[in-house]
Amino acid sequence: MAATAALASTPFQGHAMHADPADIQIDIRNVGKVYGTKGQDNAVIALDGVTLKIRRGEFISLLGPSGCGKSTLLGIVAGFQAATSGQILQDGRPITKPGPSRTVVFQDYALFGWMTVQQNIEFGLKAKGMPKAQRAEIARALVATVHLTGFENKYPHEMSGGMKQRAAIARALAPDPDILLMDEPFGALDAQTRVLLQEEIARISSDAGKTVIFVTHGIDEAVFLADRVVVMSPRPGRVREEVLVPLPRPRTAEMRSDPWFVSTVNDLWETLKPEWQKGE
Ligand SMILES: Nc1ncnc2c1ncn2[C@@H]1O[C@H](COP(=O)(O)OP(=O)(O)OP(=O)(O)O)[C@@H](O)[C@H]1O
Repeated sequence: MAATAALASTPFQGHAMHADPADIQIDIRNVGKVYGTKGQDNAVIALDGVTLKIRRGEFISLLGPSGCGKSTLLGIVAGFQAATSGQILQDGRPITKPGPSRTVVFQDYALFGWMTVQQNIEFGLKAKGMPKAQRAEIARALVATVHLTGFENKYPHEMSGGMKQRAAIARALAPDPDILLMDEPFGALDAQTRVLLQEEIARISSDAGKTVIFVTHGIDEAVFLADRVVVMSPRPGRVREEVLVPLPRPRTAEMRSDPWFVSTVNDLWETLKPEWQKGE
């Protein structure tokens, strides 16, 4: 039987529902989002009844066709925008605004161009009033984690896309968030850099024990990284299917040729191809 067919039959909340409720870090409850005025011609129903429970330390890949509401959902988890209906709880409390326990990595790096790598990483810590020596120590450790040692004093325009994204990841990790939200972070990178950074984010997030929501169009990227791939339907976005990924950690390059990996990626592609074609 096709791998995803077998796994897709797992109820999408089943994985987390069997977890101790105290283990649920992000509880997305029947979330809907309408842009514009409901009922008006210009209204866009971006999300409709999204329900998802995410465990502490879980790596979720959010996969779906363009426009299905992935970034919208991530933005609501971040606290950048409000849901039109439903709610999202973090450790039992409603998310109403951005906070340092949830940081975001964007596709376009969003680094401050006038600051060096070190200054970018220290920015949030400085804003919190952390003493200079302490924030320099944290930045030094994070620069090493993302393999940018020696580039601390470079400005974003002096670095490649991959290096900028490493710096952006270090900056997002600096406040020691519980949750890392990544919105197609490797979308602008060449294929080789992308593969390298996939391996690194898998290592970094699991070493640091972060809960991650990773938005992507890339099926192989989604499967390679995740504990669970959440597949969304075309707009209005809903959770359509989930795939539990049984590959052990650390994730290594050889796993990409594992028969389960190959057949799961193929099955997901077969499932999603008609929607991708429509969205072209
Ligand atoms: N501020 C906004 N005002 C009106 N419509 C919006 C706004 N932001 C997003 N939308 C619409 O909501 C829908 C969902 O958008 P969203 O960016 O969340 O999807 P996505 O799955 O992340 O897309 P992509 O993969 O292309 O980035 C789309 O139809 C989009 O055009």
